[in-house]
Amino acid sequence: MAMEAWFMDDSNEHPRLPHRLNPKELLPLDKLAELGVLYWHLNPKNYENDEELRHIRETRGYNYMDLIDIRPEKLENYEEKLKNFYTEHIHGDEEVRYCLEGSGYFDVRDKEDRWIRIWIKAGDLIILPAGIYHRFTLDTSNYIKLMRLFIGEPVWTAYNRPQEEHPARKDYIKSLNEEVGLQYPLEAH
Ligand SMILES: CSCCC(=O)C(=O)O
Ligand SMILES: [Fe+2]
Repeated sequence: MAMEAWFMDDSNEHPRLPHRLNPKELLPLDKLAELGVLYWHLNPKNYENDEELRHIRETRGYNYMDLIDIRPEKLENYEEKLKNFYTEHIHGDEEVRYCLEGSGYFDVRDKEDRWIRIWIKAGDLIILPAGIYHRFTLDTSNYIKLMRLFIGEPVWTAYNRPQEEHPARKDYIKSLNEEVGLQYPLEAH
């Protein structure tokens, strides 16, 4: 099953519920590519010997790897970490996550600043570009095991919104404008 993504409603309650704006409407995944969000589906049972994963890591330079188990018994400062994950932020580098077990939601902002909710399940590998506003929450399964990949020494620093002057944010906006040949943020008329 391909990863699902949809526009979110504007309720701030119960983040772990799906919050689909239009219950039957999924976002075509090429809309995510336009935002610089990349995606692969791999076999999560084979992550230790997966040629495709090895190829992705090699071609993109992901020499760092660790696993993170998001459940209260396994993650130190669970509540605080989850609170920070769900606070809208950017990073100076890509965020690369491969779901090995469980599931969860990565929310990203589109070009019009709407939330897109991306449902990650076992086998989904996702790359969020540096500078994209995003957040993460568990879903009602309340559990996810993720592989984190990084180029070189990992930096997990989150810069909470607003970050319009952050170099990664500026580069990201520039990359969006180059791709679509439009000015963003769109000028108000
Ligand atoms: C634990 S991965 C998802 C949370 C996130 O956005 C982050 O780690 O920066
Ligand atoms: Fe993040």
